[in-house]
Amino acid sequence: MSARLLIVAACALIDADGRILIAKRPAGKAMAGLWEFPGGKVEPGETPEQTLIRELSEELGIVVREACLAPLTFASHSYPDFHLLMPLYVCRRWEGQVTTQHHTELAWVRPNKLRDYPMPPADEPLIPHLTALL
Ligand SMILES: Nc1nc2c([nH]c(=O)n2[C@@H]2O[C@H](COP(=O)(O)OP(=O)(O)OP(=O)(O)O)[C@@H](O)[C@H]2O)c(=O)[nH]1
Ligand SMILES: [Mg+2]
Repeated sequence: MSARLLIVAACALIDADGRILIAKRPAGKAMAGLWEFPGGKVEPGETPEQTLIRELSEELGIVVREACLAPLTFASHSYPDFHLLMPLYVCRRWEGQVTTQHHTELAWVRPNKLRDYPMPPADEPLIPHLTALL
């Protein structure tokens, strides 16, 4: 039996000091309290880039241009009820101030400190890619 495939686009925003933005998932949602990369489900008719432009506006209140989204790697992880395919982009340039519209908390973290923040299991293999990049 094959699980439902869920495509989620995620983005690591990187600031001028090489720190990465992670966000704490709100209470009441799946995996509440874990730290994630902002993003969300790719809706029908959307490209992953369009999803990220929408989600980063909804979740963080910033404007991102497609040209500023660079693919880095992806996660492929089986959860009990679905299989997650999650492209991870990086973005170093955006307009506006990052604010919490959705998450409990935001943190700017150096890649070698990401392990101090509990993340969903799908995210763990992504960390070395960010460490290598920065
Ligand atoms: N955004 C995001 N989702 C992740 C990450 N890692 C991971 O396993 N996921 C999973 O991907 C799924 C969808 O993510 P999401 O909750 O952001 O979706 P969304 O923004 O569209 O939210 P919604 O369901 O309220 O519409 C969730 O099951 C979430 O746990 C990650 O780093 N970032
Ligand atoms: Mg989301």
